Amino acid sequence: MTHNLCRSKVTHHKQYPENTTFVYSYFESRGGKFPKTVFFGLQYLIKRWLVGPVVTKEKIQEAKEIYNLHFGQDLFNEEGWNYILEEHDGHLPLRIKAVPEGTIIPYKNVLFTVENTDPKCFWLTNYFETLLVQVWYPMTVATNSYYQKDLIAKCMQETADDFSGLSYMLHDFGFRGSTSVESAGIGGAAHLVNFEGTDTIAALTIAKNFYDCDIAGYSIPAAEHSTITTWQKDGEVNGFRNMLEKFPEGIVACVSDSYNIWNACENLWGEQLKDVIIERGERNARLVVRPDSGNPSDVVIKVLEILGRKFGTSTNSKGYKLLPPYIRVIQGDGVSYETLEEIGRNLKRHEWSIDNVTFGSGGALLQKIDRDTQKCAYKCSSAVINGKEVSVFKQPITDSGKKSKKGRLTLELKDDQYVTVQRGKGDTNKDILVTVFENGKLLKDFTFEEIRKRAEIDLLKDK
Ligand SMILES: O=C1OCCC/C1=C\Nc1ccccc1
Repeated sequence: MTHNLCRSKVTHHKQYPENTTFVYSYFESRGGKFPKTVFFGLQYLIKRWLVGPVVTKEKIQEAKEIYNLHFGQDLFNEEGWNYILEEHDGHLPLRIKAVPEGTIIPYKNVLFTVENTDPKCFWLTNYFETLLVQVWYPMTVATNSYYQKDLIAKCMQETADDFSGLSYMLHDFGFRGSTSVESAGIGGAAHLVNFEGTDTIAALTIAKNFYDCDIAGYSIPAAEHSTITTWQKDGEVNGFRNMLEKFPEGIVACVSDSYNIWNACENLWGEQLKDVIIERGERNARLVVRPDSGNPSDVVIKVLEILGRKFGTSTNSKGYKLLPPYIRVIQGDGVSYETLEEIGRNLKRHEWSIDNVTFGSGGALLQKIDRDTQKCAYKCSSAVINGKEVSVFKQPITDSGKKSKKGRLTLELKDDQYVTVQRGKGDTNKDILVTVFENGKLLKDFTFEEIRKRAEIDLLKDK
């Protein structure tokens, strides 16, 4: 309970009407940057924080001490927590119903509901808002990553032979820019719902421990500035040559903008090391040149033009230029949903297939989002007071967009559209929400594999 160090929550048990025995709340995206949301990450929160006998004597004591110091008076609901410890053996008397992880849902639809299963624990439903709303982060990373996948797929549809490289087109560079190892793991796992390329190792642990996935992402040997610049400016070509010699097989990436990316492409890769690069091609080995500065869409084109002149190009089935298979480009600087759009347009304009390029994204992928990006909110919509169930809602005259839903909710499909039925008028047999948690037990354990399938982009949809 101490993870909800949010001041206000601790006193809420005193604020509900007398004889409140049931509080029912729901979570939704009210809209925002993207019209749909890829729902992901609730299972991590449930397994990490809610499953099992999470309420213990020690934790109650610790919380009581902290809150008494924090408020300077005894406001902590010790009786309420002791009740859970004694009556439920420390298990949380809550029911959580959620849309299956990986589902893609238009905004303003219910994504999960929370209700107390013991009438004495009405105050518990919204106690866990603070923790459960943190699902905004993995959900928004998964969504932002999904829309970049859709964007790249559209560009592949027009300029690439097929979609075979799609799952490696956007690589996670975001570990260092994350706020913590834990958030890097959570956000990194969310990106891997849509892709398979990552350098955020923490994500592999989350996918393995919370989503039953042995290995959720892959990477390749790649240089960084220090492993090139330690060869000194005049020795840059030696650093490049060393990369090719130390990694003779497979794919190797080499950051090439330490001094002069144009010179690196023209004279180092394009002349001094040209034969080694071509010879590697005979072993299906590949060099990936990484620019890392300048305006992304201009630099990508200029690097392709130089490498195209040096190594030649072919024309693919869509009529776009393609470098030989042994050399490609990765753009890992300044990549976001917005800049990808521009890079894609520029590639087409200069008749280059997007198959020549892969992308890396860091801050924009894991960090440049917040709870408002998709306007995530958790609101009470129903309660039982004096034995009578009543609808509950807010409808601020100062922002109609913040209006909340009423009564018990179901999520149903009507004519292939998701619809949230309110006021308990839904058909629980058609409810897409499934009970994932109840009284301390996880009832649904989604695997990464099925989540990836559910979140697949529709490759055939009008690209
Ligand atoms: O160049 C590359 O090729 C593909 C493999 C990854 C990679 C670079 N990784 C990276 C990670 C964190 C910050 C910057 C780069």
